[in-house]
Amino acid sequence: MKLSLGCIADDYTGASDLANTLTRQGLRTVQTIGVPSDDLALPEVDAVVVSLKSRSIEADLAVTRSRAAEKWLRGRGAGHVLFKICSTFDSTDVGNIGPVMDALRADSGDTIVLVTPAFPETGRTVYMGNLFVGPVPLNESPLKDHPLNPMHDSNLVRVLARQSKTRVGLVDLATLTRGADAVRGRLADLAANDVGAAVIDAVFDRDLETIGSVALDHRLSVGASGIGLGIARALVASGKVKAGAAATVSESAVGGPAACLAGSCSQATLQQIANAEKTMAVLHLDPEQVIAGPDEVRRALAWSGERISRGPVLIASSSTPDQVQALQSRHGRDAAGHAIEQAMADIAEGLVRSGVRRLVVAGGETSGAVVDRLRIPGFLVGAEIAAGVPVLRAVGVKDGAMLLALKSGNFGGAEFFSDALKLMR
Ligand SMILES: Nc1ncnc2c1ncn2[C@@H]1O[C@H](COP(=O)(O)OP(=O)(O)O)[C@@H](O)[C@H]1O
Ligand SMILES: O=C(O)[C@@H](O)C(=O)COP(=O)(O)O
Repeated sequence: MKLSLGCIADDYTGASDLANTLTRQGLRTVQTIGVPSDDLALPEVDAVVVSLKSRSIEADLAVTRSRAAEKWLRGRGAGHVLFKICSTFDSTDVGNIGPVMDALRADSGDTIVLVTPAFPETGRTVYMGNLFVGPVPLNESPLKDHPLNPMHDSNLVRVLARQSKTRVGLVDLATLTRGADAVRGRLADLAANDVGAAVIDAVFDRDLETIGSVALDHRLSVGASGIGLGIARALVASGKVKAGAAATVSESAVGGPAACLAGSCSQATLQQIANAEKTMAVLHLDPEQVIAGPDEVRRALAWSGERISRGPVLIASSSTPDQVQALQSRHGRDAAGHAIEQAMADIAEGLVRSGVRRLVVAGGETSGAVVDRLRIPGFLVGAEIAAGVPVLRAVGVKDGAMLLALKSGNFGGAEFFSDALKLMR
C-alpha cells in the first residue's frame, strides 16, 4: 500500500469528519484508532486518517504521539501529511496545535507550513486571519464557553503565535484570490523572513482548491476538513489519485438495539438532545453523581435495560455553560471532564455487552473515551448523516458488525440523533 495522503487527527470526531470529506472527494480512505497494529488488515486505500486523542492532553505527549503517527504514515509512502485540527481551532495557549505543528514541521523539513481551519460547508471561514463561526467571530461564538478549551481570541495569527516557537504570518484573501503562484510568492517572502507558519484565509471551496494545490508543494499542512477537501481535489486533478475510486462500504444491516450518548455541552448538542425527547427515551445524568462514584452509571444501565428493546435511548451528561462552570469550580476542569468521559465509556461498554451494535456519540473527547473503551481499531466511511458526520462501520472488531456515528459537538442539524439512526440500520 502506497498512500497518497497521510492524516493525523487530534480527536476521533475530527478524524471521521476528515475521512468523510476525503471519501466524498473520491479518495479510498480508512480511519484508524491510533497507529494501527501490524495485524490490522487494511484495505487498499489512498488515505489513512490516524485518530489520536491528543487535543487536550499534555503538549509533550501530543507531540510524541503525533510524531509516531507521522513516522508510520511516511513509512507507508505518504508524501504529504495533514495534521487535522478542529475547525474552531480548539486549543489553549500551551497547545496543542503549535507544539505538534512545530515538531511535525521539523520532521518534514518544510521551511513553512500552511495553516487554515476554514470549513465553509459548516460555516467556518477565515478572513484576515480571523476565524468566523457562522456570522460571528470565534470569540463571540458558543466556543467561548467550551468546557475544556474556551476560545477567547478569533485572530489565529495571534493564537498560533502564542503556542508555537516559530514566527507566524498571514496569507490574506486578496493574495489567495490572485491564484496559486501569488500564494507561493507570499510564502517565499514569509519564509525568507523566518516565518515558519502561515495562516491562510479561505471563505469558499474554490479558495480551498487553490490552497490544496499549493499545499502539495510541501510535505506538511495543518487544518480542518476544508483543507482536506482542497488537498483531495488537488490530488485528483493531478492524477495522483483516480477520481471516483472510493471503496464501497458494505451496506448490510446490523440491526439490534440502538443507543445515543451525549457528552458534548455545545449549544448545537443541547438543542439536539431537547429535540430527541420527541422521538426516543432520554436520560439526563446528574454530573455531580457521576463524579461521586459508579452508582450513576449503574442507574443509567438499569434505566436503559428496561427500555432498549422497545426503541432507541439517549443518555446525556450535557449541561448549560453556567452549570458546567459550577461543576468545574467544585471539582476542577480536567477532573470533571475526565470523570464524565470515563462514565460515558462505562455506559457504552455496558450497552454493547447487552447487545447494542448501533451507537451514536456526541462530543469529540467523549467519542475518544468510548471508542477506546470498546477497543475498535478502525472504521470505514459510510453514508453522510450531516456535514462532517458519516456513518462509520467498525473494522477489526471481534463481536461482528458494528455501526457508530461520532458527532462533533457543534455539528449536525436540529434532529441529528433521529437523522443518524435512520441511516444506521
Ligand atoms: N455536565 C458537564 N459538566 C462539565 N463537563 C462536562 C459535562 N458533560 C460533559 N462534560 C465534559 O465536557 C467535555 C466535552 O468535550 P467533547 O466531548 O469533546 O465535546 P465537544 O465535541 O462539544 O467539544 C468532555 O470532557 C466531557 O466529559
Ligand atoms: O473540524 C471540526 O470542527 C471537527 O472535525 C472537530 O474536530 C470536532 O471536534 P469536537 O467539536 O471536539 O468534536
